[in-house]
Amino acid sequence: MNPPTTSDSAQTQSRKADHIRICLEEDVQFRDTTNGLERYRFTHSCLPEIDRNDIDLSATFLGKKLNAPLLISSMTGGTEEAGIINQRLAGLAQHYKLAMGVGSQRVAVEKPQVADTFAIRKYAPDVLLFANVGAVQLNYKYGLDECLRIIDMLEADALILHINPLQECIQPRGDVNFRGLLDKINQLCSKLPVPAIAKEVGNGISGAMAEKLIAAGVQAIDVAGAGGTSWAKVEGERAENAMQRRLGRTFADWGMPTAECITSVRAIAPHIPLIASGGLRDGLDVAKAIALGADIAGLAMPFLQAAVESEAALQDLTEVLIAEITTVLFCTGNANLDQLKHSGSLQRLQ
Ligand SMILES: NC(=O)C1=CN([C@@H]2O[C@H](COP(=O)(O)OP(=O)(O)OC[C@H]3O[C@@H](n4cnc5c(N)ncnc54)[C@H](OP(=O)(O)O)[C@@H]3O)[C@@H](O)[C@H]2O)C=CC1
Ligand SMILES: Cc1cc2nc3c(=O)[nH]c(=O)nc-3n(C[C@H](O)[C@H](O)[C@H](O)COP(=O)(O)O)c2cc1C
Ligand SMILES: C=C(C)CCOP(=O)(O)OP(=O)(O)O
Ligand SMILES: [Mg+2]
Repeated sequence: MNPPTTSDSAQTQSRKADHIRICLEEDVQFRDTTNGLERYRFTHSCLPEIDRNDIDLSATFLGKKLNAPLLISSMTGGTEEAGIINQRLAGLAQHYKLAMGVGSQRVAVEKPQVADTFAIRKYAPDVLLFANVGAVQLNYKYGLDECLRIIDMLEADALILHINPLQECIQPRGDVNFRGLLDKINQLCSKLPVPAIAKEVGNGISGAMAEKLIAAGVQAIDVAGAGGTSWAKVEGERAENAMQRRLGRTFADWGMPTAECITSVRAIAPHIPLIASGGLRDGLDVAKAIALGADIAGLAMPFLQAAVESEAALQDLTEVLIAEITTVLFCTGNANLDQLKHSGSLQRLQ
């Protein structure tokens, strides 16, 4: 493949800086579309018959054990600030044995000097780590070689293929040729040395789409549904003309709520490793997502906000999430996540 031009790689790199800045400074959360979990409530157990101190939050995902069912969702890399954020997040993931993803590594393929901002394995030797690239890049000259480089960069346990058609529609000079991607994903998956995970970016994966992706060889799904960070709004904030700004506004609330994605993917694939994400903001959201059928739950924005504050803020956030999930298990009388999933404790409200 021809090396990208300097201006291509400079644009990609400055987009990475924009994404962090806009997420931290602007209101880019969905407004009217929620994650859908508010439509569910746990049945309270006034006699749990367990000791809260015996509750076990561990989960196994793609063969690796986590101490809590939490994923630090794919976010960043490619700038100096992003490298510091990744290092902090990786240290947190190692300390608590959480899973972690890095942001899209396209920037490091275009500009190899920034590869070390993604090289977090040294900070997180025991962690389930996910590499990341846009599936659409398979239509823009990327193939197995680039994916292998991306995986090697962090000695990743799996490769996330992010799928973001709406975001690319609004992004200035976005990559919008999504033709024939399923076939290319299929060919790639048959040659990859690690599992591929299909992930949206906040607009959701339906059961019908998950079925196609699984048939194409992806070994896990991250629904990344609507209700949290709106990438239409983020790109709207980066608009270079009235059309892009208008699209950002019109589609600010577009997508399938995370709760609907989880139930519809679980209905067609009872055993696929399943990540819930998109608008999960506390441990109660996480516990509901797991009771609905997810194996682990990912949060992006809350970890970003804490990461730019301090390592202590990251630890505080994680301690709170763990305490909230533990409290749900205790007050529903479940000693571990497997019991929670099969307890029938979660009720859909009318
Ligand atoms: N759909 C969206 O996401 C929009 C977001 N914005 C953002 O709001 C900020 C201020 O906007 P400005 O144009 O100065 O004037 P206003 O804040 O007065 O908003 C103008 C229009 O946008 C709607 N709006 C404002 N905030 C949001 C939001 N968070 N989500 C969805 N719709 C919203 C308002 O609807 P209501 O009166 O019902 O609150 C109103 O109709 C900017 O950052 C802008 O990008 C602006 C317009 C639309
Ligand atoms: C600053 C930032 C950068 C992101 N970059 C990526 C990315 O490169 N690749 C990706 O798959 N998702 C990326 N995401 C999307 C998140 O992984 C997640 O799917 C989305 O933000 C919804 O989750 P949330 O509501 O918890 O933020 C990014 C999110 C943030 C906040
Ligand atoms: C930020 C999110 C949610 C996904 C990736 O966005 P980009 O479109 O900027 O990623 P690359 O093209 O650099 O892979
Ligand atoms: Mg892209």
